[in-house]
Amino acid sequence: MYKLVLIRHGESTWNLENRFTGWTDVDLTPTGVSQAMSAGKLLKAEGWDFDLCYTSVLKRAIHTLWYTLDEMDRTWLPVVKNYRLNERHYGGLQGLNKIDMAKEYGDEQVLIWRRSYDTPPPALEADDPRGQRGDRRYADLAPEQIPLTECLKDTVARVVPYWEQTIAPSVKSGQRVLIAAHGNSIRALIKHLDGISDADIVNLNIPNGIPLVYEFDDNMKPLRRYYLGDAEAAAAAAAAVASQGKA
Ligand SMILES: O=C(O)[C@@H](CO)OP(=O)(O)O
Repeated sequence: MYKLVLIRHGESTWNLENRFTGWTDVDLTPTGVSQAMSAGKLLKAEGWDFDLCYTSVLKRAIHTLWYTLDEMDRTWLPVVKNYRLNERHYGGLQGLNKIDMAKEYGDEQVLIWRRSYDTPPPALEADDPRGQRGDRRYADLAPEQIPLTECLKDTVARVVPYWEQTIAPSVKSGQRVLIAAHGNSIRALIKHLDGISDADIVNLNIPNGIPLVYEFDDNMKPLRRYYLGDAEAAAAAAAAVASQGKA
């Protein structure tokens, strides 16, 4: 049997301000730092250890990984950063307040933008300063690989090849892998791994800073997934994420 641990970053400054974030590179809040440290303490207390870590190129995930690993005395572990684990690009919603948008467009529309499988938010203009096309960290990508918006389907299309070609082979080779990523890049991976339907994925929300364990059989078929620690607290935190877009 193989195991994998996923963790969504701790609370970010824009989570606290309830703003759509996407590829905007915002930092953790003090609460986010302490969530990441708690995750590391929990992993250590339960005897988890890792050989290799993956994260996005966004600092809220990178710093979450740092603080988690620091609690485990494992900051020396190799860390591979790749944009394919970035949050879903939120297009023209990036920077806007979720409740303001729900008041203006209604809860139903905001739910579609946040959680539907194939309806993207309005796209950014290519030269919008909120976009990433001039950002040096993406210099190796063709402009069309740097999104102006994404629906979850688009995120699945960039996350799953990275899972299949890079992460899954490392898990299968026996490496103990920790991934620090984002609500919607993790939803994309879970949708793929667990074969969740386009309709049901709307109801899946990922809480900040709680380690999520996957177990796989010898052929990397997922057997089960569960949050470490208090299951009720994880469910309540996921429900709170779901409510962030309601007026
Ligand atoms: O704003 C975002 O980038 C994401 C995660 O914080 O938000 P949501 O939960 O609305 O998809």
